[in-house]
Amino acid sequence: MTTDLLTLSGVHTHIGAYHILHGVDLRVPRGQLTLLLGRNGAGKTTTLRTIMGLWRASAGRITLAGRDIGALDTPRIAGLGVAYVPENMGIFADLSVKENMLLAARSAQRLAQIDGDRLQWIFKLFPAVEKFWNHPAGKLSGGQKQMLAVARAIVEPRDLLIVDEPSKGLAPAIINNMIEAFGQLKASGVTILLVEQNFNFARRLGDTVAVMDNGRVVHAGAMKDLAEDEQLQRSLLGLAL
Ligand SMILES: Nc1ncnc2c1ncn2[C@@H]1O[C@H](COP(=O)(O)OP(=O)(O)OP(=O)(O)O)[C@@H](O)[C@H]1O
Repeated sequence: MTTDLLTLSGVHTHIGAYHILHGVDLRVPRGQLTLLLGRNGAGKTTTLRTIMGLWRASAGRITLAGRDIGALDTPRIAGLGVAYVPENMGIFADLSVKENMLLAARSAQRLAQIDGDRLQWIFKLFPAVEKFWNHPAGKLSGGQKQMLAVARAIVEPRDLLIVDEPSKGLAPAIINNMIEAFGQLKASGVTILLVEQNFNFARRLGDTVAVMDNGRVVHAGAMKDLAEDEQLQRSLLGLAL
């Protein structure tokens, strides 16, 4: 039986005067890769930000490994082993790739303090990180920046990796690298939650899928079932396909 690492039940989020999430129910099974899909403006990014405590849920419950995290602030949530890569990736363009990695390792002030085996593993997953180690991160291509952003998120061991639109703006060859890397990350035991617009990317990666519309999850199940049902895809994702 799979257990859920992360759950949201009846989560509402208001941003100022706007009521954005209208009772989100979401389950992220441990050890699986879960995709959060949906049209533009459906509430996917708001859901991720609410999980991370960047927006406060106005109602509902969020649990991580059975513990209620709804009242915790973002550093506490990160401290429980959750890494979040936002859509803008949070990279420091003027700093080198190496400095970006060092800053991401909370305890490391010097390279020697980053776990060497882990770094070699990250270099294998994302060769561009090693290749451009001493280059300014701002000079990397879009795909290389995305790889660096994920590499930063896993510089220390994590239980849950949350990434907002990892395929955005990437060329097909880079998307294949990304799929390979996420597959290996999952195999290493990390639970992954991705927001995606690109259904072809999503279907190749996802074990589980949740589709949002209008601030709610309107469909949840196995990715395989959605991938095989074109009519359901059309009705849930419409023109996003
Ligand atoms: N800071 C904000 N202030 C007001 N409204 C916001 C804010 N952020 C998001 N919204 C609104 O909340 C709704 C959900 O936005 P959200 O970014 O969560 O959607 P999304 O599913 O991630 O869409 P996209 O794929 O376009 O990023 C949208 O209608 C958006 O305009």
